[in-house]
Amino acid sequence: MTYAIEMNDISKNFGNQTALKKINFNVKKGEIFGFLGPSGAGKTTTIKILTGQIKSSNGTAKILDQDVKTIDSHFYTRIGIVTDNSGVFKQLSCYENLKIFAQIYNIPDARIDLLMSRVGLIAAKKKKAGKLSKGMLQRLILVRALLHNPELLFLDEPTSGLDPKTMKEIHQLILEEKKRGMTLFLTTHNMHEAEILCDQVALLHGGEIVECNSPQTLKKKYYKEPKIEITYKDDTQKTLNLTRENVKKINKDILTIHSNEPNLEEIFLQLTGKELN
Ligand SMILES: Nc1ncnc2c1ncn2[C@@H]1O[C@H](COP(=O)(O)OP(=O)(O)OP(=O)(O)O)[C@@H](O)[C@H]1O
Repeated sequence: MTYAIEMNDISKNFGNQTALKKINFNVKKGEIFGFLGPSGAGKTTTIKILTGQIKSSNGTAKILDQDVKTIDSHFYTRIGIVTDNSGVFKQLSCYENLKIFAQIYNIPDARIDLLMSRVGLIAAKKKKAGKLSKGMLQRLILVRALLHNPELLFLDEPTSGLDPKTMKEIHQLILEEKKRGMTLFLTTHNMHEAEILCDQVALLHGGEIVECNSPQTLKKKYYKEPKIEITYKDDTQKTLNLTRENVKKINKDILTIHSNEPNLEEIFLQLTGKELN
């Protein structure tokens, strides 16, 4: 098996509304694939189709070589899903929440402790899930999805609304799981997140993929003549093309110079005319 995910011409209509139009992409085993788009672009619908929660209107899709239309309960032992906090028992402690899932999968208690320690949740072991902060709740949901060590993990906006420190820690965890061989599919509208985590990204707009490639390739493809921003000591600023002539003009009054490379955010804007947020 080369690919963990194969999407061929997948479309999805909700009544008259088309949520996805002929989506095609493959995700190699062991890579982190980012699905990027603004609200309503079709990210969650894609995850739902790929995890067998809803059926596509047209096209075929496979995860781990299995047609998504034939996914059964046994197959869920091979994948993990991190979506919203539904399914968390608010009156139960973090540990009790995890224990329920551990029992379903026959997972030893030691693994619960190990994962809780890894995500910095061990001190909150006895705390009721309903009393957790958003970041702590997200860690709990992540641990739950990782308990059975899935081959393929789906993360729907895993860091949305989290503070920068928690976000960084979750990024670290995602990269560690990739190192252990897991394939990860994540949706986000945070382009910076996609740039630092993903091997491949698909840019989704209005249910269509407008680009699909590695962040580096996209940056090269949409590379424009480099510009330099110059700030003078008197606080005035200038943006110039980075040419020999312009560099010659630069004199010792300059305080800082840095080049402007396009980021995924700008590429998305260039392609769709829309901002991500
Ligand atoms: N069950 C449903 N019934 C009708 N329309 C739906 C349903 N689920 C999704 N849609 C529509 O399909 C489109 C894509 O929705 P989806 O939730 O996949 O977007 P998204 O990219 O995940 O957005 P967000 O970032 O806000 O979660 C939206 O226009 C949405 O209103």
